[in-house]
Amino acid sequence: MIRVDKLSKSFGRKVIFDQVSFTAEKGEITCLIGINGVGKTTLLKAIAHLTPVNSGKVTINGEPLRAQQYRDIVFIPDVLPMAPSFSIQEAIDFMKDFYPNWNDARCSDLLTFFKLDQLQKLSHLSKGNVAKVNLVLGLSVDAHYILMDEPFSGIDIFSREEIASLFSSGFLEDKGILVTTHEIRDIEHLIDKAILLKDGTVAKEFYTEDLRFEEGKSIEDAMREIYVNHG
Ligand SMILES: Nc1ncnc2c1ncn2[C@@H]1O[C@H](COP(=O)(O)OP(=O)(O)OP(=O)(O)O)[C@@H](O)[C@H]1O
Repeated sequence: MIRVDKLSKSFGRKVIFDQVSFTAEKGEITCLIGINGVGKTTLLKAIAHLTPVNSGKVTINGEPLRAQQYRDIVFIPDVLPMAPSFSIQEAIDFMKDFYPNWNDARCSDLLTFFKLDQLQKLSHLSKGNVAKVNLVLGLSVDAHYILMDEPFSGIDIFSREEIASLFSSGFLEDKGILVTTHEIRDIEHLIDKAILLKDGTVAKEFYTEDLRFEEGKSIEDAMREIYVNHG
């Protein structure tokens, strides 16, 4: 389990989030939701120790993240973290050098799943294929927890469907997924837990099944209550 415990972060005098706490379980898909600029990317980066925090802590299975545990957690950004002159294969080779737990067979299966050509240059990829390459790179690391930032951002419906199908495929089985998305409809039926962020805090946290059965509401209904009806 990833436990985020009273995490606070400011850029200069601007508070991005304040005393945010929640958990993300292994084998579940947890979705971080919030309007533009609420701090979703910053929070994912803070959990992955890619940006410092002001206070609070993150633990994995009860232990603070140590160097070894970086292998247990992978951050998949929504932009290409590599030189655009690289081919997909060169990007793969680059990543392999960093991760001792790189899984070649999984990488090759993912390339087939997304029908990607390893020889293509990153600079020639469409936005949808950039997202798919990022997912191939992240999911080829044998990590227990995957942090995905906006995997559907700015992508056409067909690529979104392909990426959404990944969520119900064996590739993510048993992993703990923490994902941010504005395209909630693409994966609403697959999300186990939703965390709605507002004004730097957790405004609502729920299991989607509980919300459906107990209140007869969808995630979108909850979002409307938090972000629209209450200003
Ligand atoms: N390096 C930085 N320095 C200063 N401010 C930053 C930095 N990175 C992000 N911010 C600010 O922090 C706030 C949160 O940004 P963040 O990208 O985490 O939000 P987000 O919820 O992911 O937004 P979006 O939905 O648009 O992707 C924004 O106001 C942003 O301008």
